[in-house]
Amino acid sequence: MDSIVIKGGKRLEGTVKVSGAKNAALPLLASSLLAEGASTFRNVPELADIATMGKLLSSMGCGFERGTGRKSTSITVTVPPAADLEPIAPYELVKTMRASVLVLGPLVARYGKARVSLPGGCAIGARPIDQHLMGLEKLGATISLEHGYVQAKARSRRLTGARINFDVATVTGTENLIMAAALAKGTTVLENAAREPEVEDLARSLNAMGAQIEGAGTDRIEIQGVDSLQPADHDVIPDRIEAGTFLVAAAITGGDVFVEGCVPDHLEVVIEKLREAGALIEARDGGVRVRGPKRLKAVDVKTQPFPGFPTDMQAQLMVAMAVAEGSSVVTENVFENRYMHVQELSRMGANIAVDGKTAIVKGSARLSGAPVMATDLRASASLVLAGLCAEGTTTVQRVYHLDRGYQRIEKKLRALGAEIRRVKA
Ligand SMILES: CC(=O)N[C@H]1[C@@H](OP(=O)(O)OP(=O)(O)OC[C@H]2O[C@@H](n3ccc(=O)[nH]c3=O)[C@H](O)[C@@H]2O)O[C@H](CO)[C@@H](O)[C@@H]1O
Ligand SMILES: C=C(OP(=O)(O)O)C(=O)O
Repeated sequence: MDSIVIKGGKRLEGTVKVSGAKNAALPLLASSLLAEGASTFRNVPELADIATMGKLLSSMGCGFERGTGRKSTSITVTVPPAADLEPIAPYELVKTMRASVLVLGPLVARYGKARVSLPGGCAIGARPIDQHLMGLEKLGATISLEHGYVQAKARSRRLTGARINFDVATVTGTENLIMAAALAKGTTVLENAAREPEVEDLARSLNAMGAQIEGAGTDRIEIQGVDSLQPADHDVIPDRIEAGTFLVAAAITGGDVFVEGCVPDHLEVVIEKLREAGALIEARDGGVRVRGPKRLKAVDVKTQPFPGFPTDMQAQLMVAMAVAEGSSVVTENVFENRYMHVQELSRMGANIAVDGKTAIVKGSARLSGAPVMATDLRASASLVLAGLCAEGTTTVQRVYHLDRGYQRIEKKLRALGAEIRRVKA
């Protein structure tokens, strides 16, 4: 297994370009199942999760091709006629990527049935999909759970619009139901819907395919079902979590970095928190410039669904707090077990005490490099960040977690002046 080796203490400087958003690209690729023919998406990041979605769509009978040219960011998904598609998402693929569940909505809507492995829990929490299933049942699907699989079947030829009130605002749940409702008969209203920019991006692409979706980006989304959709042709939004990770990298190294492609509106609370901590942040044409102070100040953070502070940035912000002046309280409200980075950060000298959903972080003047490993994506990113500002050498193992969500992070950080390299296994 590859590892990343970092010699800490370098100030980051220069421009880094944000890749397309993993969490926008995954539902978009799944949405191609809603229309026969070739859908094209540009600005798709090169990530392990995208490759997994490719394997999943291919296993169902779709074509999945990256554009030619070394730097091509486009992917074309070619969806065969309904009779030639196998609406099954096998355990072997779903277990490597929970977002595979995003094929459920489109499959039931267009093919009338689906067999999708239950994703199960993962390192950060139980992550049930009860809200996805509740919504599909309301739209007229019969759901049964057999041998670890969700078996979904539309009761009539088409799903039927309904009013769906989510108990929790779920991102992939909202996306699954928007896609299912896009081809249902009549009107669907989603209440307490997720407001994340990735949901909006999906709705934008679906509307260009001929769907009638209003209100994406708010907690009430109204979908007027249509008979059929055209294939998609869409540019994926920039990855706000990758962008946020670079903002923190610059802030903790006293750096001066222009994060090209960072959309300030997608990161408002993260930018606010980093400013409160003493970083200078300016929105500029086409991105955001961040300058780190000599030492950051402690700030408290509570994760919330968008537009609140994203849970996917909690581990990275915690590193900033671990080296800040003063004590901060970090509260994780979205997932019940998202502090796996804490033990590893402690091995690097961080002073963090976790009690339930709260972590008290007492800032240390320095961290010290160590061999570390993490069991999830953002925890791994936080260890890379810690390595950037630690004294000595940090080796981050199990890099496959990072490769799920960061396109060549070591290359991008090296271009900013970090001493970082990948060691191939
Ligand atoms: C591929 C993708 O986009 N992943 C993101 C998506 O995950 P994902 O869509 O899986 O996360 P959700 O928004 O669904 O989860 C939010 C909360 O709702 C709970 N829940 C969710 C669904 C359900 O049916 N029942 C239920 O109880 C979850 O356990 C969690 O506590 O949003 C998360 C929250 O911003 C991010 O961390 C992930 O990076
Ligand atoms: C938790 C994440 O992803 P996923 O939902 O794919 O596990 C993430 O992107 O931080």
